[in-house]
Amino acid sequence: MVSYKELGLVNTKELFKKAIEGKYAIPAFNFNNLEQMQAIIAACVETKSPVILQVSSGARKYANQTLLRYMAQGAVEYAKELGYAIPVVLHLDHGDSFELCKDCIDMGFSSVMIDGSHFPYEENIALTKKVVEYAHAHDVTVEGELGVLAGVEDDVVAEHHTYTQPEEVVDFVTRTGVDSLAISIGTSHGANKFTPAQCTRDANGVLIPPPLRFDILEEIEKQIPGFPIVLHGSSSVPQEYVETINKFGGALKDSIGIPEEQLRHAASSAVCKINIDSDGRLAMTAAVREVLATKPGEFDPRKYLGPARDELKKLYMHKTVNVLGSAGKA
Ligand SMILES: O=C(CO)COP(=O)(O)O
Ligand SMILES: O=C[C@H](O)COP(=O)(O)O
Ligand SMILES: [Zn+2]
Ligand SMILES: [Zn+2]
Repeated sequence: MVSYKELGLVNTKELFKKAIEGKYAIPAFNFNNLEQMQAIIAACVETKSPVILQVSSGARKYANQTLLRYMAQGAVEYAKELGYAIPVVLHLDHGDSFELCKDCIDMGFSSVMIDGSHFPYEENIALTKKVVEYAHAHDVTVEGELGVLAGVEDDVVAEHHTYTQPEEVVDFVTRTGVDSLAISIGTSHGANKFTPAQCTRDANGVLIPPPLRFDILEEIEKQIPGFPIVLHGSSSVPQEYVETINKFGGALKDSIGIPEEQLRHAASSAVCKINIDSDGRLAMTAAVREVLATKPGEFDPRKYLGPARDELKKLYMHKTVNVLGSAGKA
């Protein structure tokens, strides 16, 4: 049993309070390997942004939970070495059981998500409450979820969005005691958030997806004023990455994300954590494909993972400075 405090990590409490007051959102970036972690920390140090390092169940399986935990501990030191001690949260993304959340808390995570949104309402409440009781005894913060995002999530496929029902949120947050609430207002995971048929085209033929349901967000904010809201599935799917990937041998189709303007709007509301993973995957894949295609003689992983890391850092700096508004808040 190790407390996150011994590792130099922080929970989300203060960060969310300041983010709501200051009308910005904290970036929650997923990491699975060294290069991703380096890019996240380098970008957030350079732009002086607080950061949430997210670990999914898939990441734990891929990279080993212990290694990831030590990497997060190393990230705190790495930031200082780069010249600025930013607040770092180590967060479990989409925890699906009490045992998994407990495991993470016991090994030094400072924040966990328990995603009971796929269960019937009362089961979601009971599971979330159980995690909150254990987490709060260790000063760890908890994110719960109401509403289901369309698409694949936690190995469950939902054909349609089930939007969060504003009339449920007061009951859910008071009975569970969660510190933040993930909601469903039209975002989804992955790089194919909308089909072209759901979009309109602007004068240049660029596909414009339907807007997020900000009316639902506003209704939720009225019900629980000042309560921290989380947006999953918030990648924007930059078309330049999709084009580079496809130019150098990829076959991504109908890749459409959430326009940045809408994320800026969300960040200025009670949304104080914005989850981004797919954009980072696209940035790395574009860079790796370009190197492998244009320099066929290269076989040193540093020669393609290095440029991938550089591109990722650039992307994350853009997010903190131009989209989430978290730059300068650390
Ligand atoms: O919500 C996410 C992680 O929990 C990531 O969402 P994206 O797939 O839109 O990056
Ligand atoms: O919520 C999904 C995140 O992007 C993590 O994805 P993953 O489960 O493939 O690691
Ligand atoms: Zn969910
Ligand atoms: Zn998610």
